[in-house]
Amino acid sequence: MTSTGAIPVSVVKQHSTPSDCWLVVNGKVYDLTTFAPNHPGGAHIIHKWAGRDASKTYNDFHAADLIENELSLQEKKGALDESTIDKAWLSASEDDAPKSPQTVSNMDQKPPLSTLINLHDFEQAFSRHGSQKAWAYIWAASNDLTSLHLNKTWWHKILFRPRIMRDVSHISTRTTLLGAPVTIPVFIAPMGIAKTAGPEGELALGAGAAAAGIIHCMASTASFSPEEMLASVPPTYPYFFQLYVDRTRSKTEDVLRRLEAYPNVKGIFVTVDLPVVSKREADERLVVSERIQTSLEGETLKADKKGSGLARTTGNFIDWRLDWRDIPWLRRHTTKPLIIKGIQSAADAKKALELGCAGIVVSNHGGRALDGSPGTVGILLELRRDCPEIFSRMEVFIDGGVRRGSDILKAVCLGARGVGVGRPFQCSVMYGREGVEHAALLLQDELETAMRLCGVTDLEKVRGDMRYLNTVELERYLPPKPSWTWAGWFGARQSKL
Ligand SMILES: Cc1cc2nc3c(=O)[nH]c(=O)nc-3n(C[C@H](O)[C@H](O)[C@H](O)COP(=O)(O)O)c2cc1C
Repeated sequence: MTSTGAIPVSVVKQHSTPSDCWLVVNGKVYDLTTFAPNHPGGAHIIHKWAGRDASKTYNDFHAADLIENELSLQEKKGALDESTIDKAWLSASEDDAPKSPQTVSNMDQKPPLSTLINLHDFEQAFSRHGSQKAWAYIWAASNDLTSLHLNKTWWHKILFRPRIMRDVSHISTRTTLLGAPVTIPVFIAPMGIAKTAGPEGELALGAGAAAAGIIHCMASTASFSPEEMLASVPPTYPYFFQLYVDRTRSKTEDVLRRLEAYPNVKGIFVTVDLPVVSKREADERLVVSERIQTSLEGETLKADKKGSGLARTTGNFIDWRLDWRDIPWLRRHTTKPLIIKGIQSAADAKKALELGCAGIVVSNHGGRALDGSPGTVGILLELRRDCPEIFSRMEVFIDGGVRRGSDILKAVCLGARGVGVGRPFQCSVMYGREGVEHAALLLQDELETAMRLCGVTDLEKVRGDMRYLNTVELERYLPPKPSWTWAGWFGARQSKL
């Protein structure tokens, strides 16, 4: 340490192993030994930079002050003594690994935004022009992709029953989500590290949502801090916040406390469908091959015997002990409405209502949680059948496979307050905030067209009006009514024995 208190590069270099891992980011020295195993992007990427300057790689994924907010005082070692920087340090800070083909994108050759005419086009453009690695992260779903597929195809199993000869010259798609006015009942579903999709990351999602009149739900694992994301919209513009409860509960309490200062944060969406990160094989295969390229000399690769398990380490910080008894604890730390994200049965929807939650999101994490869970619109239909009372007593949202304005109309006729849309918006970040706004406006145009063709003039007036729908085909996939279930049958039989 020099007389100024700054740390010379020679000292940083001494801490260059996974068990003693310092690195430099934007002129500051950090001890990441304890944090590395909990790093959502995997420990290997931090270990690769041990004893070196990691600013370039860090800034590709994260906002400048995220690391400052995340680490404790003891882990923040101080400023780097820049007078000690020499040629050897600078060349050690270059990314010496050969540029992996997985991380190369050709975003500058993407098709013009005006040629994208639906949400599928955004995903297709990203698959061709984003990096292989970012695309694998975005589209990946669990195991055999069953639920990913069901999310999409079950929307097609619901048909409309259009009414004709109605004056549809004036229509309204306006409504409110958790009291916040929106032009269409859509929010951008929370998605982690949006900087992987484009340099503006979540700031594009926030600003684009505000330009189009919809709401962005920021993720716990975002590239930016909540404060930076909130600055991307006008000060009173509504925002939602998605929460993963951290194993270190004080971290969760701290973020909830910080959000109290923002009246425009209209709800806390507590994600409950992912106590452990599932197997997302497209993602895992790339992580494995990248880890092989980036591993430190002498570090033994420890792929587990379950397939590889590396991507699953990304959710290490999520508290898998979370249960319904924690709702009062959350309540004590926030005054904002609580919305439970990841509801997949009528029984759990009722439980959320009983515990005073303001809303639920019917969601299976876009097919990224339990593979084999039903398509979400089927779950919404189950809720209509088995607990219709919840729709008037809390706000029911749905996400998973929503790609068309007509899907939004179906969701509202089933009783949903609004829908979340994920992957296409993450892909739209490749076009910055204009891309995000463009995607939202495409949905608005499709919704208006579907309403006119269906004879609906005011979305508010058809919420829960199933006369506009034919759900017969989807009903085949619903679980038996609670009055008769195998579980009940076994229960009754056992009590006789
Ligand atoms: C790239 C990506 C990252 C995600 N990250 C999160 C997250 O951090 N927290 C969360 O609650 N859900 C997360 N999700 C799930 C979404 O919020 C949402 O449930 C899902 O994407 C909806 O399905 P869709 O992509 O078919 O629209 C993520 C989804 C994707 C595609």
